[in-house]
Amino acid sequence: MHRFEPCLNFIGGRWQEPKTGQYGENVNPANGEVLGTWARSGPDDLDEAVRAAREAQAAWRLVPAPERAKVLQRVAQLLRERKEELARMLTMEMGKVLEEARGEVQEAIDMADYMAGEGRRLFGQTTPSELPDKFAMSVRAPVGVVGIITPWNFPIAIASWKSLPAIVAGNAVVWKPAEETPLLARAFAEVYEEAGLPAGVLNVVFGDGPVVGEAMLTHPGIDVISFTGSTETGRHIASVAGAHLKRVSLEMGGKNAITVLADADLDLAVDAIVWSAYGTSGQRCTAASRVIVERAAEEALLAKLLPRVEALKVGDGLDPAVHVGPVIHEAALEKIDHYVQLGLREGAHLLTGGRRLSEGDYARGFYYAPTLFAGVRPEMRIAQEEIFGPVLSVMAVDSFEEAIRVNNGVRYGLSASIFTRDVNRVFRAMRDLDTGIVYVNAGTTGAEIHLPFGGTKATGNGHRDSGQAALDVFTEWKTVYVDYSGRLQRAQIDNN
Ligand SMILES: NC(=O)c1ccc[n+]([C@@H]2O[C@H](COP(=O)([O-])OP(=O)(O)OC[C@H]3O[C@@H](n4cnc5c(N)ncnc54)[C@H](O)[C@@H]3O)[C@@H](O)[C@H]2O)c1
Ligand SMILES: O=C[C@H](O)CS(=O)(=O)O
Repeated sequence: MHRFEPCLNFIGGRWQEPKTGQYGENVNPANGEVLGTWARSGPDDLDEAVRAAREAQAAWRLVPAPERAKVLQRVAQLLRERKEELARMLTMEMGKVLEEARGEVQEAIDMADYMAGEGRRLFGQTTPSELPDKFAMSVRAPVGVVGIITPWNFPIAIASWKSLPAIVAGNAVVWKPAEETPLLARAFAEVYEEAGLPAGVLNVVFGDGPVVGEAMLTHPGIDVISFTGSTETGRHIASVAGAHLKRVSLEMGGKNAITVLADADLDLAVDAIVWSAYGTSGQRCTAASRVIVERAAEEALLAKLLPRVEALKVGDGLDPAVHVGPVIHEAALEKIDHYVQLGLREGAHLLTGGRRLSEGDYARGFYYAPTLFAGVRPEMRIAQEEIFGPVLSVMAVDSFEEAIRVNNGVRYGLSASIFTRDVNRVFRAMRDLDTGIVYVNAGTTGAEIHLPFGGTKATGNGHRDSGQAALDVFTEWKTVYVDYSGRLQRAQIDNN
């Protein structure tokens, strides 16, 4: 059994006990063991972190961006050196299998490399002026103090997507990580510290969402809220922080589908479906929880898919033979089982799974059997609502047009995928799938960090993480006119 030191707050460059004196427990979902504790902070801890951030930002914004980028280069290097240690820790506290945990740490490394490059770009625009002897340009300016609120399913990748662009752009950060994954948050803060980030530029305040997170939404010292999590929490954040005129960037839930047309390479499609639906135990925002198949291919697809699902080995993600780890906690298990029972009542055909795993080694962890439903209709709740577990619903349709309608007929719009060999339908799908991300002949997961990441409808509010688009969340456009004519010139006077 591995026991870690308590996760303390990181404020103004110092590791501090919470002023509340209270701590929460960090539980390994694979076996129920307590890995350690985390500071259960209150609003006073947040106040101190925001003060430290404001003070630090006043100096940090004046550091040339290429110099700021050097810190990010060191962050990338330190993450590289600690990759295996961080990946193992991630598997222990979050549950995903080690191979995926390594992939997640690599995402943070890639993001650090990419955003370090931004230190030498942060491109603005220059454009001709209407008037002679006048120069016109726009530059990116930091916004100030950024409040970051993150979920447990990608505890370092998503934090890297938000903190790295914010910091390279000259902001300071106050970060409230998810209650379930404090170890990765502490480790990431340690990396920033060791990389030489000045005290106060990154502050971490552990705590409950409804306490510390909630206090961030109205705190006058925080200018931007960048949030990833459920649509329910995101909607609340938008209404509260929006009323305080904060910029609010939201990345929320999904109900992603893989469409398989009758001409598709079915083996390739099945590989993608298995990985997208059951990888990370279905707990990715981009996980495929629906398959939309042209009726002519339904029987052949299910014949290939079912044995692959039945062959998935469930267990502790540290075991290299395991494909599917535990889900995050008891409440998640209950939610998954609730939806499975609902699916049965709605008349879906359960082909495999559909139950908690609790015998033998499973008894102490939170395990659910990979579950496959066929005969699902688009209006059923299992085909409409985010379950966030290893549950996949297969629906048959009669045409490409119907497939697009079914794909788009949910309230979310994060990721969609289509398998076909017909180039015309590929381009129509690229145009008509109403999601922020579209894959062709690939599963619904596998985002690359140099492209925008986010979704439409109830998945987002128009902002994007990742890529250059992320800089729009963390910068203000400042437009500058320099008149070097030596006389008063006036634009917008009609001289014609
Ligand atoms: N679109 C994306 O990029 C993306 C990526 C990963 C996860 N997600 C979504 O995240 C969800 C799973 O994560 P979760 O269960 O941690 O989500 P969640 O909404 O329960 O929690 C996310 C974060 O919000 C905090 N929070 C909770 N209540 C709050 C409040 N009142 N004020 C401020 N902060 C509060 C939590 O403490 C946590 O840090 C799923 O819906 C998934 O689809 C989306
Ligand atoms: O960090 C989040 C995930 O990597 C996104 S994806 O599931 O790989 O697309």
